[in-house]
Amino acid sequence: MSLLPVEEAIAAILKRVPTPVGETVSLDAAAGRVLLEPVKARHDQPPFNASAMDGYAVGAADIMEGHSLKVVGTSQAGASYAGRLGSQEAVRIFTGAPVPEGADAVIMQEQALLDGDQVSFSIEPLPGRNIRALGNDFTTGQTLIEAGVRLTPMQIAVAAAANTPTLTVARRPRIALLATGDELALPGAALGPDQIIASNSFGLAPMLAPYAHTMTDHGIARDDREALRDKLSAILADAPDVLITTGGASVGDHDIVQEILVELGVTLDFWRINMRPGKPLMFGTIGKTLVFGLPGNPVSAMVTAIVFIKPALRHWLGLTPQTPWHLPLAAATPANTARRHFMRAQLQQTPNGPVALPISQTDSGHTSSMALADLLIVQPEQAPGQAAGTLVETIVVDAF
Ligand SMILES: Nc1nc2c(c(=O)[nH]1)N[C@H]1C(S)=C(S)[C@@H](COP(=O)(O)OP(=O)(O)OC[C@H]3O[C@@H](n4cnc5c(N)ncnc54)[C@H](O)[C@@H]3O)O[C@H]1N2
Ligand code: MOO
Repeated sequence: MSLLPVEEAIAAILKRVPTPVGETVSLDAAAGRVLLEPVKARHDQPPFNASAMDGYAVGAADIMEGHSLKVVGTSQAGASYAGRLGSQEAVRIFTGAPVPEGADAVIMQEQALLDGDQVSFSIEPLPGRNIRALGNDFTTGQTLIEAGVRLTPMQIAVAAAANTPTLTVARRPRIALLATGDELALPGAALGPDQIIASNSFGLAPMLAPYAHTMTDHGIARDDREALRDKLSAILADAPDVLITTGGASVGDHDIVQEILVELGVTLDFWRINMRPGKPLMFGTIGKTLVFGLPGNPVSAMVTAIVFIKPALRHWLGLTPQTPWHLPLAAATPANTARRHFMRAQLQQTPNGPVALPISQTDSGHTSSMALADLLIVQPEQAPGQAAGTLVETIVVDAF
């Protein structure tokens, strides 16, 4: 089987991703969710002309040097002055309170001198001074947050200000994870002579959980046909939206994951991508379940999850693809091979802005270098080496 180009693999996966389905959540459950229906204002904000300062509401035309105005009442937030301001009158007013009819400016109390019920001012205000006009923030029906964004705390606060108690967000997929391999032992185990600690699921679960309704780690399956079939068939019986396996994806005698998945009814869309690390990635579907078979090598598993699963999950939620960052290289890169290289790199801040420092380690089993990687430099197939300072395309590892 020839190696599939990365773009073709992504396109094949995206074709299998269902269209986003909405669900209603309350504001306190909306942070980090992807908005499916725009938030529109239900009222004008502010709903009345409001004072921006503590002071006196006046008619700007009434203010003349040496003259004073009579304070005829008070307007405070939640308890407005009911009457209309007459000529030569002022109303004591507080921040957020409705500006009484007849007033067109507010003078800060620091610029006022009160003497009994008379107040005089050290400035002559222009009309509109210190007044937040009705609807100046937003007006009824105005779109405040477009659909297709991942909601930030500030956006949720705006939705609340617009009197929207619930939001329509994208339903998230249920994701199941399974590690495979006879050699694997869980962290904390006393390692036998042929054993390796199973680390993949411990990175994949938190990487993908922010996209998931549930993220269920089904532990480790042995490289034994019957045991693996039982485990996979039990997981599939629950029809998760996404199943992710790691290990057993290559061509060795014990790499039986693909064979068992096909036996269980998975239709394979592709296997093996023209990339490094991550070549043996497989992808297929069974019913509504998307099945990703990631390579066992720890760097390959992480990189394929970043390059293929995260875009699939973004698409699932109705988000556009993540925008790559173009950053200058902090050091030269060597020439690439025929496979697209996702090169580990560190993000460094310099006085001239951020740069990408390539990590020279390319072994896909090398976990400690993975821990240093903030970025993956996308090095095209057959690309020549690049000099320091060259702008290169990068994927931010920890971005949503
Ligand atoms: N003859 C060939 N051999 C290999 C090829 C090939 O094309 N021809 N491809 C290589 C590439 S590229 C990769 S990547 C690996 C992937 O192999 P598998 O997906 O079958 O992975 P395993 O053999 O099960 O494991 C590889 C490696 O990773 C360790 N591992 C597995 N699972 C975990 C886990 N959950 N946590 C941590 N480490 C794990 C495992 O112990 C092995 O060391 O195949 C190459 N071989
Ligand atoms: O493609 Mo494998 O992921 O090089 O090690």
